[in-house]
Amino acid sequence: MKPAIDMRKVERKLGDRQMAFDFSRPRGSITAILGPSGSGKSTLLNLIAGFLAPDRGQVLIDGTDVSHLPPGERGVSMVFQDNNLFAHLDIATNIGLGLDPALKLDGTQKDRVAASLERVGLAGYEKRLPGTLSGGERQRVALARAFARARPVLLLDEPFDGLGPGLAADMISLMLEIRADVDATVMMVTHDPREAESAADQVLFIDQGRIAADGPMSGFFERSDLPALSAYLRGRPEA
Ligand SMILES: Nc1ncnc2c1ncn2[C@@H]1O[C@H](COP(=O)(O)OP(=O)(O)OP(=O)(O)O)[C@@H](O)[C@H]1O
Repeated sequence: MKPAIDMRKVERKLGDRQMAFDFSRPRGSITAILGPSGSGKSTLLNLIAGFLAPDRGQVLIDGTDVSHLPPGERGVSMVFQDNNLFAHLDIATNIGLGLDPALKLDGTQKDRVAASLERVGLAGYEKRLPGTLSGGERQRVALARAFARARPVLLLDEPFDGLGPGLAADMISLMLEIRADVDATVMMVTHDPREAESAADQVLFIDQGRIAADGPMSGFFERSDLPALSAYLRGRPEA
């Protein structure tokens, strides 16, 4: 079977940081992306989503080279750290735009908007503006939008940050449910080892713009052969 995500010798320079990614992921897998601040985790997601173009190499999704396609045509949903809701549009419209940019929603799509809000515990919030919600509630709206779109690839950039442990665990369960519904392939950036272990089956550890480790989640934090991982877990840059 073709990999769901296939990054073939992708290179991209940002500022003076040269980044290089080469890996693939099977459909239905959940990968935690770990690594120090500034190592290139968000850049990796942006390259898959199409918000950044590679200088070299190819990005394949389900076997199709999408390197030159805009984000909306890649079959990818991304939830950002700052959840990027439109401040002047109500919650239902923000989610509806994810389903149809022209907002001509049919009955089924409207039901999906309402159902996704219910799933994240925000039933009845349809007419509220983002500014009237707490940070955690806005984050849940962003998740609801990604869930409602049900795209085959779901990219999450620290999506559960600031939700508190209970709610973050609820949102992880929800993410696992959604993934099972559509057999989605998930890649999530997180700084929380427990979150990574509870959600992911695989890991990519990024260090200085490169993949320092690519393997199963299970046992990853016990590895002693990766100096960059030890430094990361101690919370200090590598000497
Ligand atoms: N537009 C840009 N111009 C120049 N440099 C950039 C740009 N965007 C990112 N960088 C640099 O590229 C590197 C990787 O950034 P990236 O946001 O991918 O890191 P990250 O691992 O997601 O970090 P964090 O955990 O802090 O969010 C950083 O050194 C950053 O300063």
